[in-house]
Amino acid sequence: MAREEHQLEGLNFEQRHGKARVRVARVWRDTKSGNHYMVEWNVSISLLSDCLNAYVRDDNSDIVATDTIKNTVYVKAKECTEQLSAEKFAVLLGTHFTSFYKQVTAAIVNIVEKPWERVLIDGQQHQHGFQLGSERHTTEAIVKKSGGLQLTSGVEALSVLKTTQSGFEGFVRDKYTALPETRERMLATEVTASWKYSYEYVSSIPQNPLYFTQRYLDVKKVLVNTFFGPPKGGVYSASVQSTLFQMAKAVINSFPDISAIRLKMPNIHFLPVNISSKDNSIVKFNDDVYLPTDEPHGSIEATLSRFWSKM
Ligand SMILES: O=c1[nH]c(=O)c2[nH]c(=O)[nH]c2[nH]1
Repeated sequence: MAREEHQLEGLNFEQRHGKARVRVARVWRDTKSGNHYMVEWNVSISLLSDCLNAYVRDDNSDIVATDTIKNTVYVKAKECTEQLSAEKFAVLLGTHFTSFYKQVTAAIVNIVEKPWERVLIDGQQHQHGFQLGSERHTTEAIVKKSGGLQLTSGVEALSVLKTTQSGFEGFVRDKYTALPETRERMLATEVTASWKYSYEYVSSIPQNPLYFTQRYLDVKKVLVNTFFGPPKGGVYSASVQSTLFQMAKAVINSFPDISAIRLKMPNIHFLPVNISSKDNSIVKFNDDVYLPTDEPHGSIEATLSRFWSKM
């Protein structure tokens, strides 16, 4: 992790500043085809810079104002005359701040992309109409003055559910255990994933401006396909843990430039409904009627990395 650490009167001091949640939308118009392309980004930037005097001497002469940081997002968006991925834009911003300001040693840029998707009207792609999807594309670029790079991408709020082919058996049973073993239950989760790319320098990332957009779509596809299995019959899940591991492994095996992946997969419970009065059963559960819940939920997370990589 990039750090700016100082010894102050025998104490350690670390600081950073920036602007969080800068919202920008960028539209690109292809005048030939009439098609419009757009993205909406929520950008957060932290600068690591030597501006200790602002903290201890009321001297702001080294501070890049957070208002300036915000303005820069719009200037750079304007300058991007061709479509590009959130990752490329994050790297571009990080490179700007670390090369334009001598006191800035590293920039941490986070972007969350809003899932605007081109609308289909009677199966035909609309030229300039978009509707909001569900899961969000995220990225973080940490750019050092040297051109060193740590690039991660991810997905948030990817909600998936299957109505069968899931069970949970053989777990610890003791005097606190009430959960029955089962080979038939619902499996629902909201996947949060982040994966690290192996590119270590700004200069070594692929040139194609939409490379990481395509990677995002491909990683999502591998995660979803592994979760569900084939359309006919699916695939059995012995636990959220087992499915999580298979999803992580499938991503690592499919993409040579991904060196690590972290997955968070809460187990969102659908409880069997059984209702009875004192005398008789009113609703008897037969793998049909469930009580959907969102809390409490099981919390299951893990990171899978190649030997030489850390998340
Ligand atoms: O897939 C599961 N993993 C668990 O760790 C767990 N714990 C639990 O109560 N149900 C489940 N299901």
